[in-house]
Amino acid sequence: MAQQTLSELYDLVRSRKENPIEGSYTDYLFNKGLDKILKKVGEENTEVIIGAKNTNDELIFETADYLYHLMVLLVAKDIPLSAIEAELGSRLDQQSRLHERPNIDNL
Ligand SMILES: N=c1c2ncn([C@@H]3O[C@H](COP(=O)(O)OP(=O)(O)OP(=O)(O)O)[C@@H](O)[C@H]3O)c2ncn1[C@@H]1O[C@H](COP(=O)(O)O)[C@@H](O)[C@H]1O
Repeated sequence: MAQQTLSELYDLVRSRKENPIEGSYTDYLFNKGLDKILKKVGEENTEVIIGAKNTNDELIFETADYLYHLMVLLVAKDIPLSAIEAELGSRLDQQSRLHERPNIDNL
């Protein structure tokens, strides 16, 4: 079965914005505009919560929908996925510093 990373999905969504394809749902969302994209992000977010209350399969399905719509939002706002990765990375750095033990040899 094919696998698609978030980065590959993001790139494909961005390519739809740059080279629209007739009949593409992503293209339809970009044409509808930011408010429509935000509405979908809100709806899909709620569906993740409902899915989590039901089955893991439903949670996986709804999470994929939600992440897809988040990628559309990031592309619509011209935010590269690397900006999110950098933000996550800075939190990782912060956490690592918090949990760093002082080296007693240097005391
Ligand atoms: N990952 C997705 C993806 N997840 C969900 N969806 C679409 O999101 C829609 C969500 O369904 P809903 O019932 O909530 O919405 P709807 O009633 O169809 O539409 P609205 O009127 O509410 O906008 C469905 O039409 C799904 O096909 C997606 N559409 C595209 N992708 C990926 O996006 C990339 C580009 O695909 P195209 O958009 O087909 O070019 C490819 O990698 C696709 O796999």
